[in-house]
Amino acid sequence: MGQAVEARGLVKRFGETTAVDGVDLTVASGGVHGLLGPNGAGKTTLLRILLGLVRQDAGTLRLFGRDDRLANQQYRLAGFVESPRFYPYLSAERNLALLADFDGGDAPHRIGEVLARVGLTERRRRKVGGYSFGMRQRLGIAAALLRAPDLLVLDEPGNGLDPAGIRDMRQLVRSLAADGLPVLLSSHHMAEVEELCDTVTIMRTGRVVYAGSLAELRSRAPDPAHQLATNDDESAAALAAGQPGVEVAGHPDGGLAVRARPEQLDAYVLALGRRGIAVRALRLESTPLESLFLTLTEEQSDEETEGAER
Ligand SMILES: Nc1ncnc2c1ncn2[C@@H]1O[C@H](COP(=O)(O)OP(=O)(O)OP(=O)(O)O)[C@@H](O)[C@H]1O
Repeated sequence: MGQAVEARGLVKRFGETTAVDGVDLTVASGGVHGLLGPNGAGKTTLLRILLGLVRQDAGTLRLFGRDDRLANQQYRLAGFVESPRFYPYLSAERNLALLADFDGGDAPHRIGEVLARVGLTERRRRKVGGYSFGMRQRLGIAAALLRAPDLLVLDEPGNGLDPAGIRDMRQLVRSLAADGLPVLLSSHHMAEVEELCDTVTIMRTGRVVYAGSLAELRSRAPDPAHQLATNDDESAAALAAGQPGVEVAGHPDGGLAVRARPEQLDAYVLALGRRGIAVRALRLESTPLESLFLTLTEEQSDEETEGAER
């Protein structure tokens, strides 16, 4: 299968800030690709470049194997950055009709279909001003689908949604991808990317620190981190020294920070009990992938960053 996106050496500067600093991005034309990074990593700017909303200062961009400008003219990519905007005093149907008239082609005939696709058929005649944030996000996806894109681009689609909204959004993304529409989405939650994506590009301060499959990322991940409180942390720390696969240090918030895989953690907890050391609290702080994400994206020297790059 060809690539949906092949970006090489993309650079975008805003005055003194280099928001995107030599980014390579490859997105396959199938599945869900996550663009992950903390706030300010440059994700939105990169998506804006892809959608043709801003022009890069340097670098090349090929969409579906073709020059970017030509591909954009054909609307092969559609989506939204930040929140989608609609006329609040018009219904969802009317908002989409305006967009469809603008886009032309067969878009006007597809309004009912795309509203059904995002689960808004019953509310299609209601004013968008009364919509919940989640419904507006879904209408944004409907607007993108009107263009029958070959790649759907979503900027932090889970942001600002309540748990039910997040669940609906994830289901929608999964079902669109299952129906053959590849999706590129940005997120700053490893858990979201882990649940939805097949491949991922991780960014930090405008640069790529990892690009590849989630499976490979998982194989590089450290053991999960926990916070442990006992009735005798000093003895608990001393006991850890003899436990295979258990790493213990002082936790900045009190108690102990413990890194271990589940089986090794079990053995350690049982050993604590045998020694008469009571466990008062044991809390999973970050999954292996979350730990790796933090390691990759936290402040570190350039030399270390180079080491993490592929
Ligand atoms: N139009 C702009 N003018 C000036 N600076 C900008 C502009 N757009 C982005 N930046 C800066 O570029 C950097 C990257 O921002 P960007 O919004 O792309 O990051 P992000 O990863 O999407 O973060 P967030 O999750 O906070 O949206 C930030 O330092 C931001 O302040």
